[in-house]
Amino acid sequence: MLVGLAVIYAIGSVWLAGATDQSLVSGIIEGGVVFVPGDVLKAAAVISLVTGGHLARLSFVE
Ligand SMILES: O=C(O)CCCC[C@@H]1SC[C@@H]2NC(=O)N[C@@H]21
Repeated sequence: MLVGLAVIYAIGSVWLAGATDQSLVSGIIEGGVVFVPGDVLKAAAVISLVTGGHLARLSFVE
C-alpha cells in the first residue's frame, strides 16, 4: 500500500509539475505532500478493517 502510494505520488507530482509549468518541488508539494495526512488516515482505516476482520464479516464481501 505504501509503495503504491509512493508510485502514485511520484507519477502525479512529475505530471503536475509539467502540466502546470511549476518546479518539481512545487509539484511534489501540491501533488504529493498535501495528500499525505488524508492518505495516512485512509490507510490506517483500511489496515484496521482488514486486520480486525471486519471486512470479512460483511455479507457483501465474500
Ligand atoms: O484530479 C484531481 O482532482 C486530483 C486527483 C488526485 C488523486 C490522488 S491519488 C493519491 C492522493 N490521495 C488522494 O486521495 N488523492 C490523491
